[in-house]
Amino acid sequence: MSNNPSNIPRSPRLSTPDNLLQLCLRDHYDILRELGRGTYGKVVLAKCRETGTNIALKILPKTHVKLKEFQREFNLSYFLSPHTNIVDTYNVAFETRVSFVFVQEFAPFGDLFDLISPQEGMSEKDSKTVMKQISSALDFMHSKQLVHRDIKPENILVFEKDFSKVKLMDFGMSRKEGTIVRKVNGSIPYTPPEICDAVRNESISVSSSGDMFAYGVLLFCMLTGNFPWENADISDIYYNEFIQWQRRKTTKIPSQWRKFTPRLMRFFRKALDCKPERRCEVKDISKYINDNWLRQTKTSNDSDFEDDVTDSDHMDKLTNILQDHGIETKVDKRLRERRISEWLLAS
Ligand SMILES: Nc1ncnc2c1ncn2[C@@H]1O[C@H](COP(=O)(O)OP(=O)(O)OP(=O)(O)O)[C@@H](O)[C@H]1O
Repeated sequence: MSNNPSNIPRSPRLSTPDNLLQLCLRDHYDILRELGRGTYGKVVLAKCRETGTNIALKILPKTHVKLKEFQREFNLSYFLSPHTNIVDTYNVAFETRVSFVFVQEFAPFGDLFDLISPQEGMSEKDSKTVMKQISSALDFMHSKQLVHRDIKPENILVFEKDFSKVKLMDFGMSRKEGTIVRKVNGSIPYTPPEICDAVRNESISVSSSGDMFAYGVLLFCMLTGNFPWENADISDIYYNEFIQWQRRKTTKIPSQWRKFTPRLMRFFRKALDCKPERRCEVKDISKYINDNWLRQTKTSNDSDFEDDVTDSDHMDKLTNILQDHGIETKVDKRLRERRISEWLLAS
């Protein structure tokens, strides 16, 4: 870390994380607007006075982020930048009196979360376009023994309106495969069950299978505009329902998964396995990319909602028939209302 005692104006481009200059933000950048806020820091759109380009500044307050943590996030982001589907981080980092700052390319269409219509989701075509690119970015990370650990739509930036260019970002939680970390945060729908199960401060070994689970949940969110569950915990009725099907305890597919084809359900069964070691790999999505993912029309044939064994539960059959005729059951109505409030709370 170094100050600039001689008062000679210095370019932020001379400052790197190993040689951190103390600069005044407004001497070098025109701050245009705030792009987003995270748990600790914020990201702003700024114009660099020296080059005239619009860039994104990630600003992390020293009160919450240690120099070592800042350097780790910056170094990882910079190291991963060469991949087409990972946000470009420039070799520019500096400190102000109160914050650490680094510079990234600006994404004109913001993050993916804002582009997923609540309760509707995105089209199958757009979802496939996004999933292919994120799979490539994650496969690149995993091949370098790195685990992202925070896969969610808020961490995917959109550079083209038709989603032909999206990039993964936010490597603040990323760690080497096998690193032992302690559980500190609560769970969100993307958190894998093995981490939901851990108690606060419990030691956890970082694994790419955690990214696989979050990637599966991400796909569900993109295609439906809903979360599949609140927590991947057996006490969550939606997760419990799914896991009963996933473990083949029942052949009946839970209602919120019925818009997907058997082929896509095969992928979900592997991606969202409760045992991390049994999950498939992110790159396996390529085996499913040319299949239909969404059922074309509603069917009145109950067996279409089952795997391969006939379920003789008459109540379930009745529920399916009602759904086929567009009649919402009480359970479904409650489920839908709950999903809506969850989605609103999250946005
Ligand atoms: N390069 C960028 N271009 C456009 N918008 C951006 C860019 N970087 C970040 N954002 C916006 O700012 C938000 C917060 O960014 P980011 O996730 O990096 O912050 P964070 O403090 O690490 O958040 P978290 O608490 O999720 O770790 C993003 O969700 C996105 O909407």
